[in-house]
Amino acid sequence: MRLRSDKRHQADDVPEGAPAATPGLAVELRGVRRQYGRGAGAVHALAGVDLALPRGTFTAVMGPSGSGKSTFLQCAAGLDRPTSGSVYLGGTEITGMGENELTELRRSRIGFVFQAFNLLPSLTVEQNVLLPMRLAGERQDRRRADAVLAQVGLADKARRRPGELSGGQQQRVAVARALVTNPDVIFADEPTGALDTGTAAEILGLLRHAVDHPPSSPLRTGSRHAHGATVVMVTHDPAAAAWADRVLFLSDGAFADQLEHGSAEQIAARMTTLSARTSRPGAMAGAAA
Ligand SMILES: Nc1ncnc2c1ncn2[C@@H]1O[C@H](COP(=O)(O)OP(=O)(O)OP(=O)(O)O)[C@@H](O)[C@H]1O
Repeated sequence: MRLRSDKRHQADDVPEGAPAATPGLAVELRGVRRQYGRGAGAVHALAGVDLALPRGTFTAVMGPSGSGKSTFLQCAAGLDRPTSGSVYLGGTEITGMGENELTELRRSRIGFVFQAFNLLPSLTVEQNVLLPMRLAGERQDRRRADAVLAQVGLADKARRRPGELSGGQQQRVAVARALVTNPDVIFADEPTGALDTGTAAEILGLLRHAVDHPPSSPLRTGSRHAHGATVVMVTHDPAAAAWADRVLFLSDGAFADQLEHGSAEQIAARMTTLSARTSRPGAMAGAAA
């Protein structure tokens, strides 16, 4: 738990003159740019993104192919470094952190759910769920692991290996693993991309439930646990995005539009409009800059 006691980046203890994180936000991006290459061939994958996501919210990010969704997720989750701008997670500025500190932060304060489940096949379901605690050097709390497994409906599968489970069940394990540390934010990258419609709805229902319901017996104190989970999900699927509170639409590396509590049909219509007016080459830089 070294990270939590390290106040260097905390909002309430920033050096004088340094910009502080906005209280109450799980994720904040300020002027985030990510450029690949230089000169005439440069690409502005993120062209100056500002974002403020309150704790306990479910946000979907959509956009045409090449609009910057993966780059956004990677920069917001500390997996990639912006060319410029600032990223704050749970009140902690992560831009400028060293690799070790970032790795520690990802393990203890971010949950990930990927399209391909990314479970370790040689570990049991329970051991997979305990993995973030193990990697973070924390006590492996089996009661907590069993509680989140029960939350995702897999109380009876704790001793199984991932290969013995269906795809939907494996993704439930991944959701349990993302929830187990009560992270500041869960980043989900096409979490239902490999699932059929019914199974996808079950997984999205679990994420929705985690957002709407604070942990009943939080093992850690602190205001961030008075809320349900915060989920940021990249998806191509309007039906998946419709589970979110808000859909943000990326176009040419910038947020171009948003929709609150939209239906799948409304979201699909917005995407069609966006795709029609998007021209990724417009993000080629040399041009603009
Ligand atoms: N490593 C890289 N080097 C150069 N250009 C890159 C790199 N990664 C991404 N890009 C470019 O940055 C832009 C945004 O890419 P990104 O992968 O973030 O888009 P995306 O919205 O996730 O696309 P998709 O939906 O097809 O996965 C694209 O023009 C892409 O070609």
